[in-house]
This record gives sequence, C-alpha cells and structure tokens, in this order.
Amino acid sequence: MRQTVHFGAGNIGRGFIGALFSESGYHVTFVDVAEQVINKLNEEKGYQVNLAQSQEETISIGNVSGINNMTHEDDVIEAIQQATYLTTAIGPNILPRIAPLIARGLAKRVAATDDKLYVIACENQIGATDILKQHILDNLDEETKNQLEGKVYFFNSAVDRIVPIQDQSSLDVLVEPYYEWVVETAEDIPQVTGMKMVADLAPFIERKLFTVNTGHAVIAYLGYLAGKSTIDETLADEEIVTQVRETLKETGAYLVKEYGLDEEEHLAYINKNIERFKNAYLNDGVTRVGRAPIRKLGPEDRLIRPATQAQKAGLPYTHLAKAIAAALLFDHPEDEEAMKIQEMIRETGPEGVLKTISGLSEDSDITKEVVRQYKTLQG
Ligand SMILES: NC(=O)C1=CN([C@@H]2O[C@H](COP(=O)(O)OP(=O)(O)OC[C@H]3O[C@@H](n4cnc5c(N)ncnc54)[C@H](O)[C@@H]3O)[C@@H](O)[C@H]2O)C=CC1
Ligand SMILES: O=P(O)(O)OC[C@H]1O[C@](O)(CO)[C@@H](O)[C@@H]1O
Repeated sequence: MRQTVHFGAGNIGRGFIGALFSESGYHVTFVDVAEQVINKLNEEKGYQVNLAQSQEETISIGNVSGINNMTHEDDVIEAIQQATYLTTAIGPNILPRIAPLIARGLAKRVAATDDKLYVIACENQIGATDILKQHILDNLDEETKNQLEGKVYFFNSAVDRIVPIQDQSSLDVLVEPYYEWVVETAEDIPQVTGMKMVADLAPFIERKLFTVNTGHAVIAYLGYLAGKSTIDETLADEEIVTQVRETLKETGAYLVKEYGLDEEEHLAYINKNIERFKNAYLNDGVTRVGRAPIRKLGPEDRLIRPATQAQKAGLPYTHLAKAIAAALLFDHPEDEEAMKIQEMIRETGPEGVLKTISGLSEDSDITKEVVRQYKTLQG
C-alpha cells in the first residue's frame, strides 16, 4: 500500500487532505504534537468525516496512524522514507518549525533511494510550499541539496474547504460538502482523488484567497464588532451581506483585470461563496475565521494585497479599507495576535500597525482611508 505523511492532524488534515489520501488507497501517517489525537489515531485507526448538510452523510476514513513529532522524531524520519507524498496543513507560522525534521527525513531518504517524493504545503498562503522548501533547504548541506534534484518535488497548492473547530473528544470531523484542492505541477504524479492539477496556480490561489478568505474575513471582523458569535448568524444581517458583496466586487475587479476572468462568471463565484458561508450546519465561530489577524493583515494576505493591487490598478478599495479597519478592531482576548495588535495600536496608533504589519507607509492613501474608517467604526 502506498504511504503518505501528513503534518497537522487538525481540521484540514483529518477533514480534507488526509481523508482524500485515505480514500485514494493510501495509508496516512499523521504527524502532530497533540498527543491525545495521535493516541486516538493509533488506537482507533479511523474516523468519520461528516458532511455539514441537511441529509446525514458520513465518509469512513481508515488506514490512518499517528506520530508525535515532539517525542518520536526518528519515527517521523522513518515514515518519510516510505512515503510517496508529504503534505502539511499546520498553519503558515508553523512551517519553519517542522522544516528541520523534514530536512533530516529528506537527507536520509535521498541518500538511500531515487524514489520520488512530492511535497505539498496545504495552507492558506500564497507560495506556502516554496516557503517550506526554503526553510528545508536552510537545514541541508550543499551536497544533500543537490541530491534532491529529480527525487524530491515541491508543488504549491490552494486548499478550499470550510472546516470549523471540532469537538475535541472525538477524531470525527464535520466539514462542508464542497471542496477544491488545486496543485501546481507539470509532472505526471500519482493520482489522488480530488486533487486538481494545473500548470499555473496564481489565478486559482488569488481567486480563492481574495474571494473565499477575504469574504470570510470581512464577515468575521464585522460580525465580531456587531457582537455575533457565528458566521451564519452574522450573515442574517443584510447590511453586512452587502458590505461583503461590495468588498468582493473590489477584489473581483482586480482579479478580472489581472487574470482576464469572465466578469459574469466571477460574480456567480462570489455569490456561490456567500451562500457557502451561510451554511448554519457548520456553526463556524467568527473568532476562528478571524483568528491570527497579524497574519491576515500581512502584505500578501487576503485584505492588504487586494487593496494594494486595486490601488495600483486605479480600482476602488474603500470596502476593503473598511474590512482592514474592522480587523484592527478585532480585540478577541483569547487571540494572541489580536492582543498584540491592540498593544501596538496603543503604542503607535492604527497607522503604526499598518506600517509594521502590512508594509503600508503612514502617508499612503490606503492607510488614510483605513484610519478614517477605523475612527468611524470606533464610534
Ligand atoms: N479550517 C479551514 O477551514 C481551513 C484551513 N486552511 C488552512 O489549513 C491549515 C491548517 O488549518 P486547520 O486545520 O484549520 O488548523 P488546526 O489548528 O485544526 O490544525 C493544525 C494542527 O497542527 C498541529 N500543530 C501545531 N503545531 C505543530 C507542530 N509544531 N508540529 C506538528 N503539529 C503541529 C496542531 O496540533 C493541529 O492539530 C492552515 O494553514 C489554514 O489556513 C485552509 C483552508 C480551510
Ligand atoms: O485563518 P486561516 O488559517 O486562514 O483559516 C480560516 C480560513 O479557512 C477557511 O475556512 C477556508 O479557506 C476560510 O474560509 C477561512 O477564512
């Protein structure tokens, strides 16, 4: 049986990527620091993926096991020797932390075999696999780096499936029925059910990140400000739905211009996604979707990049500016990054945060518009 190693046995790991590999006939070795999850994977050897929809539908996932990478590094290295794929869904900030161990696994592997290994980071980040690759290379000597050629392949990807926070007492995962996994490759790689291969990922990942993730972030931050707890509850407010649609028209204008998308088709994609967000069976919290606002306010992420690109192209960005302002007001006490932003605002004002975190100069038009909207939202 073919083997795959997946870092991150969380929502996307179990509910999406690991599940697709298992369904494709692979044995999936999950690597995670969550001891309880790893123990359960080894005891129960399977779990259920439940679809968030009116009629009950469950997919049984088998052929899975787990390794704790904090306590069993050698076992992870061994699993990498046997794998055809190595994937991650661990969070962009964690990639540098797992790279040294992956590098050790790859060094041992390329010294022993020419068998090909395909590495794919499945994170909400443009170029996540390239970033992981660089961290791995930073941990290898020159000779080993040269040995990777023709043996270890790195493919960027875009992952799209809404998987909310789960009941931690079980391995089962509730997921939305829809999913899309797009992988950028020109290689003839082993088939994985549900993996769509493309030659150029840019239009796919930007369309996804600046529609699904931008839209979701707008709902989360405005919902949080309005005192809502879930995404679907927030979308009961028609004013917020309008704000989401107008923001996505702004990102859409950039996408249509940049990638030559069909305007009508893109509008239909926006509307389809707003309907996805309304799925009440997901019971998805605004604090999950809004989590890690420092990452989300990064220059290349879902709010800032479309705004800077729109500005460069002479397109409107005022709704995006409002969403950025709302993100700056996300002061959820349990979110470390939100707390850090609030501290920075106290020290340097919203302008200082936009400069440090988002790479926007204090006198830029976007900064001025965000600060104006920040003050309005603050009341
Ligand atoms: N949940 C969702 O709806 C979607 C999430 N994504 C992306 O997928 C990635 C994972 O997200 P989720 O699955 O939601 O997060 P999650 O928090 O459910 O899963 C992450 C897992 O990584 C583990 N982990 C953390 N640090 C680790 C370390 N040093 N070594 C090994 N394991 C470690 C955690 O214990 C956890 O099980 C993120 O990049 C996210 O942006 C993408 C699309 C949808
Ligand atoms: O905060 P992260 O890690 O980017 O993940 C949350 C995102 O994942 C999704 O649920 C699916 O991509 C988005 O809708 C949401 O914005």
